[in-house]
Amino acid sequence: MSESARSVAPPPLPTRSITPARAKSATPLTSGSKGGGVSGKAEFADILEGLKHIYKNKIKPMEQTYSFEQFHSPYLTDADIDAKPMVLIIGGYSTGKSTFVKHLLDKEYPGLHIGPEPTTDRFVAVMNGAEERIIPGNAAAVSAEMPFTSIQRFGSQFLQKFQVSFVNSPVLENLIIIDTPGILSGEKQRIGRSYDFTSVVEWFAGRADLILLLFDAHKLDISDEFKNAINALKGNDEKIRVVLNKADMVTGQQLLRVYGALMWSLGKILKTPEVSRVYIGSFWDQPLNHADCATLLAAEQRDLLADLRALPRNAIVRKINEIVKRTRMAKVHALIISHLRKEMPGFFGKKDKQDDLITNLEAEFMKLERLHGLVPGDFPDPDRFRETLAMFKLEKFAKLDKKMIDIVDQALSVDFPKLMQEYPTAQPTIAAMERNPFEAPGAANTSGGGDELWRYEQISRKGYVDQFRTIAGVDGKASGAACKPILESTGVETNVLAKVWRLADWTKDGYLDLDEFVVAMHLCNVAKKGWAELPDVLPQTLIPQRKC
Ligand SMILES: Nc1ncnc2c1ncn2[C@@H]1O[C@H](COP(=O)(O)OP(=O)(O)OP(=O)(O)O)[C@@H](O)[C@H]1O
Repeated sequence: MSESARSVAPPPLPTRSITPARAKSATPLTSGSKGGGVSGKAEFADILEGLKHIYKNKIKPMEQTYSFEQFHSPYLTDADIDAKPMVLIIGGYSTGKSTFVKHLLDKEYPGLHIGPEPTTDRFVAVMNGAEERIIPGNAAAVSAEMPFTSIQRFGSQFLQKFQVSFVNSPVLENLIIIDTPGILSGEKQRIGRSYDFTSVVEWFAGRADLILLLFDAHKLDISDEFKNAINALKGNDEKIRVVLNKADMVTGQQLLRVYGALMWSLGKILKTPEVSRVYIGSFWDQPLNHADCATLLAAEQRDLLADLRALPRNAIVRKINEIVKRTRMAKVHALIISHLRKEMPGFFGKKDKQDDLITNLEAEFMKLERLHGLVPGDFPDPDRFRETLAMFKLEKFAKLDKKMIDIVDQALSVDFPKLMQEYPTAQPTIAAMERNPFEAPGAANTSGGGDELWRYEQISRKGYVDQFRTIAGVDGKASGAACKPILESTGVETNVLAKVWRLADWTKDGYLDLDEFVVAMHLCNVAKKGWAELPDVLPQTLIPQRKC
């Protein structure tokens, strides 16, 4: 282990020795999935219908006009939007992925292989079904009932290595679990796979609600191939959780070192300022090998299961966020495409101009950014975009359809925020609204800090708390990257959002804790509804008393 690995703060480990025997946990997820408030589909049916309607009528026409599919990702189907939350499990071979799935379900899924050598050679979508059966990849990919139609783009070689396994399990009532082939080291990974493994991982990661990266504490090995796979998760950082599995195969002292080494390596690969949550455990139904960390492992297992249990409840917010994110990208895409078309000459020198535009793509992006006030994060990677662009004749692209863009803007600023407000747990933010539906709360005095608009206790926090849970890290804080999609989905303009962030991050640490997040959402609501001008300085009364 390297020196720097040792400097990483370890997790607290109990020093007392605890009884090694561990009862086989009975269906770990179901106890909570019934009573723990996991919401069923019916509750959200209207929101999903609304989402489909907006996408089909307002967003998809723009995507089709500007060939979004060829540059980014396939059009969404109803099944994509309806899909249950997905948990993607990735890791080196024999890190215990399939055993982990078996442990969650408390039973085997059809086609499950567990063994010390590389066993699972395919991507398996484990779904709920009355009868246990396997649907091969080719059949699954043409079924409009399942969210896998766009997976056909990876070709028949891949489809032969994909299957859907149906198993009757209450855990799967609100989840789809994706078990994956273990990542091999060196040539075996590159030559052994007849399809583009990294792109497939990227596809699943984009659709997943949670990505579990499994490591073996007993045999920590992060190969270059594994690093490549982790790189394919870029843009999905907030979904990643790390599982340090088989933690009982080493002593508490060794575990400390392994944990340090893992954090050190991950810090170099993930390159995000915030550390992903790491769950340390032994996810199978055997007694612990070394029991000196039994309390820690039990607590970690509880936390991970709670995280999984919360998924269906939070999935709807995530779904809206994902589609808002996609819509913003599709709009930027439309502006790029129509701009390139406009730059092309009418008659002569088409080829030279096309080459010139493609070579200087970054400069064209900058022009558009300034012209339309766009956010750099919504632009595609220029190198990948260039590659695809070379397959087209720019003069054949569609012209800018202003009306179409206006419709999309309306979806972003009105329709999506409205859907967010229909989220069942969201409450009207200010109780006073109920008094006079025509008067903005605190309308008589919006800046003095003495009225209810600027009082923390007047904010109805419930809906915001649920949203915060979907993005908060283990330290109870959410990064700017994690908050961005939710704040954007309020429909508040970017320059106002910048002000919201400045006001709400009153600790100035670049993160929002729950109270700061509640205030940020409240300020967005105030701005959106036009109840008042946002103040330049946060009124002291918007900071909860206990923190003053
Ligand atoms: N928590 C655990 N502690 C100790 N050994 C375990 C644990 N979980 C699984 N194993 C063992 O590790 C080996 C690999 O397990 P499994 O096949 O589930 O891993 P995998 O990651 O799915 O492998 P592959 O990548 O080959 O599909 C098996 O021998 C299994 O019994």
